[in-house]
Amino acid sequence: MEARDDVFHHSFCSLRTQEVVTERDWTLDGRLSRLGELQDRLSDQPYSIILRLELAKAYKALGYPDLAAGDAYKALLLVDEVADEGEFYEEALSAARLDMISERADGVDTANIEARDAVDWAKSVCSEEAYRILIECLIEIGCLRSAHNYNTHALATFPANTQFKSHHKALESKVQSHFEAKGESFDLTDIENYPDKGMVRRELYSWNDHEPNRFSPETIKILNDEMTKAAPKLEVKVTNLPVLASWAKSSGDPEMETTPTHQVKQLGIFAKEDILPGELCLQEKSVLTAISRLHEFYCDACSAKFEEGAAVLQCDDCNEVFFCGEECLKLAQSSYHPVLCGVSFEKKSPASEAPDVLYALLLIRAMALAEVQGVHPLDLKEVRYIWGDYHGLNLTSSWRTDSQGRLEDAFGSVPRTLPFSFNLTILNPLNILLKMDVNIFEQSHRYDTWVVNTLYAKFRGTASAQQGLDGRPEIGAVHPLWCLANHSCDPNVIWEWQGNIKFWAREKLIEWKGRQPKLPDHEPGLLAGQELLSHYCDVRLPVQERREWAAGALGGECVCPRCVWEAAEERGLP
Ligand SMILES: C[S@@+](CC[C@H](N)C(=O)[O-])C[C@H]1O[C@@H](n2cnc3c(N)ncnc32)[C@H](O)[C@@H]1O
Repeated sequence: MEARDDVFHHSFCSLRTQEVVTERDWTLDGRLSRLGELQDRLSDQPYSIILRLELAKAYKALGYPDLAAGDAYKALLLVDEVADEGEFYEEALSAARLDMISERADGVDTANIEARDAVDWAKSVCSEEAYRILIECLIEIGCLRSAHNYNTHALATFPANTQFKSHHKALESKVQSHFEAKGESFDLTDIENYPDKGMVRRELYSWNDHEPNRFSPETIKILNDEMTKAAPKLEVKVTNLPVLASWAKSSGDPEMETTPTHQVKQLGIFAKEDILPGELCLQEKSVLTAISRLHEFYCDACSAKFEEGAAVLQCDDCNEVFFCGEECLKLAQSSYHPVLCGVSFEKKSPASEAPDVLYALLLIRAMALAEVQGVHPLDLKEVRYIWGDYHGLNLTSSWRTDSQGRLEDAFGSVPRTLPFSFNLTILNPLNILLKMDVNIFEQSHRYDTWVVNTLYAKFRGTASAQQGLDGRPEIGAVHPLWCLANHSCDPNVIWEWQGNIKFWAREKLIEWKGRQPKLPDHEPGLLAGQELLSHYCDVRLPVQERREWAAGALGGECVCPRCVWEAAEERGLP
């Protein structure tokens, strides 16, 4: 999308929608209900630039600059549609005429607004406002390279705009502080090296009505119907897990380090019957997979690595994806491939971004699954019930404004743990959707930025990845049953992922000196009722390294009995 350098002759009044703070706008509930009203209007006015701008402001006022950036960017896309006579020109132009009327108080009707007027209005007033919001939000998140690029466009188009001039200075000083803080030398003209990632709120959005009650009997039944097919001797149950302290030993008190204070309700996998040592107890196949490179060596559907000399099938239309057999080929054609057939997308990335790219590929697969099956991506069976690791805080107390109703920080003081990049959360998904022939304006309810964030939150909490020989992730997958297993550094199963993912009861338990001989976990195999415990890290490592490795997936420091005992032993405690 390119902004134009035209000079505008018409002088339009600024938008009426601009920041008019009312009593209602001060409260969280007031802002949420305002947002809800705007979201409800989207199905009737998907092409309205003003509605996108209002949505962006409503998200911003709630402390979601990431979601605001998504709608501000869509507003810019709509301006382009009107200005460049794009694919949605007719729809966007007629919406712009209506928008213009709603912004003017002189009672003109659409018939009296020339197309040229609407185009000029969109290109001037709307475009300037959309740039303003987008750039401010990107700066707040820390996507400084994207902010810089948009600010450069904005300054070229609106050279007199003082806000864009001051953003330019602010951006340079932020980039400077970024590199100085890291003790690195930098060159302000080297835009490609500007930081372009930040953290945003990882949240179960209050308007997300796709998230099930994961603990309800209905959910547990649905999960167990699936579990029975993959693992006849296992079942899903609600369990309590310790809330884990962050990896940093903030208290400095070694006694405190391993003492979880609270428990949290979560799901886990349990044996329904005794399972013998060495017995295969779960076998699960998923097509929510991603291959980031060497795709000719992996099955596009299940991600199994091809055996040397094995017969491999391919899609006869695009000849670009390969399958381990007829079953996977059919599964791909019936569940996701038709909308991706022939669609090319960039998979190359710097090593530091390789894991993020793998999540982005999972996102693309989820969008394709949703399109082919005609369901909302958050309702996919591979996605709906999985753990999102949302912050779980009550916004009534954690979301904060000052006495003037201004957010204490751009995120309303709510913690941020979800990585965000403009490219992977907004730009790339929208580009792929367009290539998939999805109408990104009419389908906002399915593919809005909050949906993308929710999918990423779920994938980051549950996806597994396999690395290539150089240590870079090569394939990723979400197995919705397998990922319900909790972690222990003294696991009772081993797992293997080669297309299908499998759990076997361990034949030999890990040897560690503190094991309690009388507990059921003393012997290999699982007794009926015992929790299946997987492992998220290499359990052969010493305690500190295990804890560091598992901390990301666990959300804190592991306090399994083995870790607690070994950490105490290291500190010389009895
Ligand atoms: C892949 S999920 C496991 C299934 C999850 N319990 C659920 O309800 O779907 C990983 C999350 O489970 C929790 N978890 C797993 N093992 C744990 C453990 N040993 N102690 C505390 N929390 C654990 C953590 O919150 C972690 O982020």
